[in-house]
Amino acid sequence: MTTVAIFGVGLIGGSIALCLKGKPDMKVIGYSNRPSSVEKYMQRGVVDYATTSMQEAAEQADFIFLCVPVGNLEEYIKQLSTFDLKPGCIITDAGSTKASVMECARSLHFRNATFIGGHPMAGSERSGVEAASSHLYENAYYVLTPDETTPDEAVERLVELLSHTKANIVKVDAKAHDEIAGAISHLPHMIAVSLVNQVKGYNEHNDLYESLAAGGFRDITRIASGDPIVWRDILINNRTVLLGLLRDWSRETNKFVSMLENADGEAIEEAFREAGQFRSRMPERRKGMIHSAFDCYVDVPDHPGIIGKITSELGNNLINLSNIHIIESREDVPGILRLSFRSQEYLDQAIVLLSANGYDVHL
Ligand SMILES: NC(=O)C1=CN([C@@H]2O[C@H](COP(=O)(O)OP(=O)(O)OC[C@H]3O[C@@H](n4cnc5c(N)ncnc54)[C@H](O)[C@@H]3O)[C@@H](O)[C@H]2O)C=CC1
Ligand SMILES: O=C(O)C(=O)Cc1ccc(O)cc1
Repeated sequence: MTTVAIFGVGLIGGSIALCLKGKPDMKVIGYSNRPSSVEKYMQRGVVDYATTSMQEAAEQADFIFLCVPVGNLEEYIKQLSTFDLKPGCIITDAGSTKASVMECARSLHFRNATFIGGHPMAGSERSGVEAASSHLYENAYYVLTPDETTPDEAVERLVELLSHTKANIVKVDAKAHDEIAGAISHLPHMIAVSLVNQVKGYNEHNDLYESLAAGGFRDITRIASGDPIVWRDILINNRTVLLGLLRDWSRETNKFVSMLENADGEAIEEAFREAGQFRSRMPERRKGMIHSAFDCYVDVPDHPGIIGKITSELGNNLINLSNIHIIESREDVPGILRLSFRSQEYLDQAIVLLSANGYDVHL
């Protein structure tokens, strides 16, 4: 029997639990400091057992996943170092930053256990166990940050357990991880939040901003809806890297300032050409850190029952919708439905099905 304890069964911990629960000889235990959360984990069937006793969960575990906000990781690692853990126990985390947690674990002496930093590089702007999914990590990258002192055998055992997530495991140096994650995830989150708040300011004087901002603006700022506590902790933890990135960002935006001041059309063209070329090298279907929205738009006449018909057609073909939104529906004006799916596969299948049934589907 392999026992896995998950501390913090939210979006990330809950998704790991769902990948493992029900596998042969596997027991998944959830820990929360809140009794109401423990009840919820059990009710939703995400874990086999849940408890508010950290020690009880930790001391029977072969693997411990710390899936709490980054700001709480160190206190948990320190607590774990005082317990009588099972010999060979592997402790890992799911935090979005890796250097400080690796440093903390290195400074402690676990008698029987090994710490290996981890970061499943997939997620969403949603949070809580309600948003957990057993498919979250499929084909995504899952970073591990062992260092020169980490026994290979421990890394191999963790990799074997993580095969249940169907993620691609990659080993990266913790400091390099924080620089890369800073540029491709943390900086974009700050940019999305700033952009939304800039427009929010204009909207206070004219609410047409909000009305006209739907569609593309909403898509590119989706990540601005991330959990405030989770993101507070990530940004503060990685602040040294992020301050450098913000300075570079400011240099990038200043290039636009001078291009506009000088009405330098050639430079604008070149900036778009250069960005387009680099962007086209990024594989489209791979699951990246910031996931694409698996959305399509369907023009629908304003017939009663049309939405039910579309959702039943999808359901009958086992295509799972994750969200549905009516963008416009007025008499004599075709409505637009935005359909969201959890994966590119579901989206592709929906496009084929709905197009074959005569709907006008666009991306
Ligand atoms: N949100 C995302 O897309 C991703 C997040 N991460 C990382 O995963 C970790 C968890 O994030 P999410 O699952 O998104 O957050 P979440 O808010 O969905 O889940 C966090 C869980 O931890 C519990 N929790 C909070 N403080 C706690 C404490 N002091 N003691 C015990 N439990 C506590 C919460 O009740 C909740 O169940 C964070 O470290 C985050 O940086 C990693 C990859 C993606
Ligand atoms: O919503 C998205 O696409 C994300 O960016 C999710 C995400 C958030 C935090 C991470 O450390 C990794 C991925």
